[in-house]
Amino acid sequence: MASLTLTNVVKHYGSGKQIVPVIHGVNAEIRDGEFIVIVGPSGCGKSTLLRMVAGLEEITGGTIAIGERVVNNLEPARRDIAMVFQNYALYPHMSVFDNMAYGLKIAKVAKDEIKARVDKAAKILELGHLLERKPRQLSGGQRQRVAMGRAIVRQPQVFLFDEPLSNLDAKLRAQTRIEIQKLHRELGITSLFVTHDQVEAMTLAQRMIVMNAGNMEQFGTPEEVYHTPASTFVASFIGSPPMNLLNHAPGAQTGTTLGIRPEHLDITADGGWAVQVETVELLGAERLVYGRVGDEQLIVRIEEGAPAPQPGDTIHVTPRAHRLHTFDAGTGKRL
Ligand SMILES: Nc1ncnc2c1ncn2[C@@H]1O[C@H](COP(=O)(O)OP(=O)(O)OP(=O)(O)O)[C@@H](O)[C@H]1O
Repeated sequence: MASLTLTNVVKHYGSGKQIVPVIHGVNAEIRDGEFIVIVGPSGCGKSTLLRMVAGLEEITGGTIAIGERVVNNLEPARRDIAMVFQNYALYPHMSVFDNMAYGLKIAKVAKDEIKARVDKAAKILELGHLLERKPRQLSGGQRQRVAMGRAIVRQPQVFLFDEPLSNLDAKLRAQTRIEIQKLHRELGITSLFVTHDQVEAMTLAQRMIVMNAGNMEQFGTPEEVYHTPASTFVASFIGSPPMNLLNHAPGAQTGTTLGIRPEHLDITADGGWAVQVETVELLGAERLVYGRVGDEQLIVRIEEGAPAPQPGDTIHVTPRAHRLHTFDAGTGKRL
């Protein structure tokens, strides 16, 4: 196990006039044994960052260190990492056992040591009864567990996960999330997990890196990111539905953007902000009210049992004062 330190990491693709800058200088100190999620929209550079740690992409500038070792110029096989991919990348003609054992055979690990490690990983992942099967005889979730098993047996210093759950259906994703958490509790291996799904990020991360267009917008615990988003980008990316952002909120200072989450608005008999209701969505235990304050959109979450407004109604809402966020309207940064 080891820490992972990114110092001013920069990535440009291409060369000459065709240079495409994609990572603009990322700094992050990841502690030994931490589970870190990198989250951000498509194209923000999260896979590129992960692939640079893995050694699958060259690093244009800065340094990446695993423990005390700078690995910038080390080939992937010598970095002591194991990567789990979205598409499993299993060998179709090999059994589950052989898929898990393959990397160790190549590394010339002794046969009985291989068997011991594969059996242990299979036990942790509940794959013991499937070791003789071929990948095509497994469900998607089982295949992903084999891919994780193959990473575990290598006993790496760092685990890298590249959207490993995105091929699974919603129920299986939720289950596999819990398995990954359990695995991390048992093994305590430093992990970097890439996803574009903020729910996955919030539930899995000990700390999360929120990326936007090649920049690290925030690095913090899920609580910090939810309660004190560093920018309007983070505020609107984390949380579902996203935080309301108002540039002309009643009583707000000019030049500022006011943020309030839909769950932090209370419906009151009068006073507060007058909201023209446009649509009401029922989501099982709660309702989302979509409306307008002046010319700006506002979403209000109301709990089960509260009277539901109708489209065309005017309701009054009061933001909880300690839940209000203020951002610079120009830069989007938290004030
Ligand atoms: N080989 C390449 N040459 C030029 N540009 C590239 C290359 N690979 C990736 N890019 C660009 O780098 C940016 C970051 O890509 P990357 O795959 O890291 O994003 P991502 O956040 O992982 O997105 P996604 O969630 O869609 O996989 C994108 O704008 C992409 O178009």
